[in-house]
Parts: sequence; C-alpha cells; structure tokens
Amino acid sequence: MSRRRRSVDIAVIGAGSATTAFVDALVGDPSVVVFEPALVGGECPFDACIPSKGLLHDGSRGRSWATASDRRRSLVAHRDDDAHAEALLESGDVELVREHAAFVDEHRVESESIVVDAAHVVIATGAVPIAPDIECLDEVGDRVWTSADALRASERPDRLVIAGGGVIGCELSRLFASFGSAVTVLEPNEHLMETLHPDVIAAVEQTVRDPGVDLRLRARPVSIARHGDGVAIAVADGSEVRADRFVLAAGKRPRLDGLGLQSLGLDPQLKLPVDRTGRVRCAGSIWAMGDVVGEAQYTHAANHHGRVVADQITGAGGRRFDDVVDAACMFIDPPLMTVGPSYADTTDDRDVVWSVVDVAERAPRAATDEGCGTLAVAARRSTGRLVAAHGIGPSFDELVHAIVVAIDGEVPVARLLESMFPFPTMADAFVAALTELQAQLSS
Ligand SMILES: Cc1cc2nc3c(=O)[nH]c(=O)nc-3n(C[C@H](O)[C@H](O)[C@H](O)COP(=O)(O)OP(=O)(O)OC[C@H]3O[C@@H](n4cnc5c(N)ncnc54)[C@H](O)[C@@H]3O)c2cc1C
Ligand SMILES: NC(=O)c1ccc[n+]([C@@H]2O[C@H](COP(=O)([O-])OP(=O)(O)OC[C@H]3O[C@@H](n4cnc5c(N)ncnc54)[C@H](O)[C@@H]3O)[C@@H](O)[C@H]2O)c1
Repeated sequence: MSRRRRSVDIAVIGAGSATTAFVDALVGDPSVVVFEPALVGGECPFDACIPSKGLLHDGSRGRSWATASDRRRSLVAHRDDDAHAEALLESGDVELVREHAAFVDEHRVESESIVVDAAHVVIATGAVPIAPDIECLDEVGDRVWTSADALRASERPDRLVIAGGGVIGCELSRLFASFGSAVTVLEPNEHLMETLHPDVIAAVEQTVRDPGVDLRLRARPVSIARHGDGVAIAVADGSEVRADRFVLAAGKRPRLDGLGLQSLGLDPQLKLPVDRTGRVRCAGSIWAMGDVVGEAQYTHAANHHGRVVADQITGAGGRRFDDVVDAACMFIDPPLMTVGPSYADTTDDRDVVWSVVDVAERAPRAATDEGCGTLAVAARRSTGRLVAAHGIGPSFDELVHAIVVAIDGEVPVARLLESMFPFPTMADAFVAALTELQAQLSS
C-alpha cells in the first residue's frame, strides 16, 4: 500500500496531557498532524491521576474494592477516548493519525499510512516505568505489576509489595492499605522523599506507616521468584518478603525507543538535550514537552510545557519552562505539598532561611483527626520573599495554591502577613510559619 503524504506546519508525536494543552494554546490556526496509537488523552485520565485519585477517595470512605472499581471504570469513561479526541480535533486545523510514528529526518515523520513533512516536530511521548535491576524479574509473569496494572485490577491482592517509596509507591501503599491489603514498601534509600525538609520527611514516613503499611527503608529488592500463587522477594539485607503481587514504582524514564532518534544523531538511551523553551538542542525545529523531557513528571507540568512550546512555535509569547515555580502534591492522608526547590538546593545558600511549624499546635481549630502535620517555609533575606514550602497536613493540597501565588506573584512575606485569612483554616498554620520566618528575616 502506498503511503499518503502531507505537508504541515507542525507534527506532534503522542497525544497525552501535554499535547492537549499544546493544541489548545495554538494561535494563528497552523496545520497540525497528531500521531497517537493508543488512547488520546494519554495516561493521566485513563491509567494514572484520575483512577488513582478516585480509588484513594473511595478507600478513605470505607467503600469496597468492587464498588470502587465500578466507579473507577466510569471515571475513566470505560477507556473510551472519544471526548478527548473530539476536544483535540475541535481546536482548529488538526488531523489525528491513530498510529505509532517515528522520525525519518529532522522535518519528516512517518507512520504506517502517512509520511508527514513538517516545519516543526514536537516529541510528546511520555515516560515508561523503570524496570529495576532485580534478578528473575521477567520470569514471574503477571505477578509483577506496573502502577497501571494495579489501578486496573479487578481483584484486590491480599498482600502487596511495592518496589519504591516515591510518589507512586506512597500513594499506592495508602490506596491498597485503605481497602484492607497488607502492604510492604521496599525503599533502598535511608529516607523517603529525600529532597524535602528533614522535619517534613519524618512526618511523611509516619503518615505512610499510619494505615499499617510496613515501610522498610534501606531495603533494596534483589531477586524475585514464584512462591505458590504469589512471589517471594529477596531483599539486600538478607530478609525475604512474600506477596500476591509485586508493584514496580522505582521511577519513570522518557519514552524514546522506536522514535528513530538515531536519524537525528540522538541516543534514545540518553535524556533529550532540551532547553528551557522546549527546543531540542540538536536542531532548530524539534521540540519536546511533558514527561518525555524527564524532569517534573506531572500533568500540570506537561500542560505548562504544552503552552510554552505552542507560544514558542507560533511566536505568540516568550514563556519558558522555568518561568513558574515548581509545585506538586502527593495524595496520601493528610496530603503532602511541595513548592519550589529541594531542601538540599537551599542549604548552601546563606541568603535562604527556613522556619518550621507543627500544624496541630499552630492550627488546632482547623486540624482534623487526619493526623499530624508539619509545614516548612523558606524565604530569601535579600528580597524578603517566599521561595519554597514543603508541608504535610490536612487540606495542604489546597493550601498549596496560596503558596504558588505568593511565590509567582513575588509577594513579600511582610505583605502576606498584612492580609486577612479566613478562620479557622490551614491559613492559621501558614501565618504561624510566616510569622516565624519574618522574625528571622528581620533579625
Ligand atoms: C499512578 C500515577 C498517578 C499519577 N498521578 C498524578 C497526579 O495526581 N497529578 C499529576 O499532576 N500527575 C500525576 N501523574 C503523572 C501524570 O500522569 C503525567 O505526568 C502526565 O500524564 C504526562 O503527560 P504527557 O502528555 O507528558 O504523557 P502521556 O500522557 O504519557 O502521553 C504520551 C502519549 O504518547 C504516545 N506515544 C508514545 N510513543 C509514541 C509514538 N512513537 N508515536 C505516537 N504516539 C506515541 C503514548 O501512547 C501516550 O498516549 C501520575 C502518574 C502515575 C503513573
Ligand atoms: N500525585 C502526583 O502528582 C503523582 C502521583 C504518582 C506519580 N506521579 C509522577 O510519576 C513519577 C514516577 O513516580 P515514581 O514513584 O515511580 O518515581 P519517584 O522518582 O517518585 O520514586 C521512585 C522511588 O523508587 C526508589 N527506587 C529506585 N530504585 C529502586 C529499586 N531498585 N528498588 C526499589 N526502589 C527503588 C527511589 O529511591 C525512589 O524513592 C513521579 O516522579 C511523579 O512525577 C505523580
């Protein structure tokens, strides 16, 4: 069969969150071909954010796995991507090709049925779970799950071992424990989330353990074998742990295989050389956005990347990946929020000061029975402005917005303290932390 040919302004490889935001932000009606062999919308609505948050919610309400799974299936629209495809095509001169695509050269991309010549090509292929170096991992079949397998499971395992105590490991541990599974988390590092303020790390570890999760630190899984209907996992410290299923949550790497990157002189085993405008440095006309960039792997970051690359290609604006503060939440109970740089990135900077407050002490009227809370905030002496916040506490997934606005809006701490915040809310903890910070800034 001879392939159709088309010349367009932009070809996009992959149709996840980044591409949805990108197409939405295009101005001037450029012609666009989007390639997507799987579900339009990518992982967030079908295999990641939406099903995980739905199940976390239902687990915390005491619903059964069967009831929660029914609701999960409707939350993911029974894996029907029509609404996402329609939204993409509504955005102007966009053609959707439901096929896997690869580069032929800098300006040419091909799939099974079409060869597209494009002034610009955007890589938005997402990321895939890292398979850790565990002996016999590929010999235990479907007893090893990715997070997507875990979220789609019709049967809930009684015993689950999770490799990795990062964002996925912590959220899945909470989720399965809330439905009654016995969960073990194997984390090789000395602590969870080592980028956070140390007082917040301690509170996160306590919160992960609270529902009865067996959190093992300095515990690297080294080999796995079938054991009855389940698996036995050997840990580097000599211990063994048994489970019905083993979940991989050891990070995600950019999905670059099979893209023909060699034709551009790029190595698919390495991170793409991407600048802060999304441009891939090997050529002027290739761009990358979302998880494939290999940095903040969040839907809101993918959306921001999409808008930045759309601005840059169409000349509509000069936005950059780093012109907003990084922020993220982890949906355990109570939730964790982080805004700005890691703790380690600030410790050598004598201009940055931190203050830490205990949430239950400083916001007792707003604190619920959801457990402990710790809020650490940092500011620069030279500007008097907030630069970072790490915190775990009730409703912190909503408190995060005030902190993002304060940092991106460059509001001085002294000015924040003149504002009037509703009572009794988590603003009490925020104001207490700011008051201590201001005392240090003024000293
Ligand atoms: C369990 C879990 C929970 C999460 N929860 C949250 C959350 O609560 N909040 C949050 O902000 N983030 C969350 N995330 C992260 C979030 O899902 C991702 O950051 C986001 O979906 C990335 O979007 P993307 O567009 O970069 O990639 P994707 O959505 O992965 O889209 C990439 C698309 O490219 C396609 N593709 C790949 N190769 C090709 C090719 N060669 N040709 C054509 N198409 C191709 C793929 O099929 C895919 O559809 C979670 C992730 C996981 C795993
Ligand atoms: N709430 C959210 O926004 C949300 C939820 C889930 C996932 N995500 C995104 O998905 C990305 C991937 O999540 P993740 O948890 O897989 O990655 P992660 O980078 O957050 O954590 C990976 C963890 O695995 C550990 N690890 C490394 N090698 C290991 C090994 N051999 N055995 C056991 N553990 C090992 C690491 O020390 C680390 O603690 C996150 O970075 C995040 O951006 C976001």
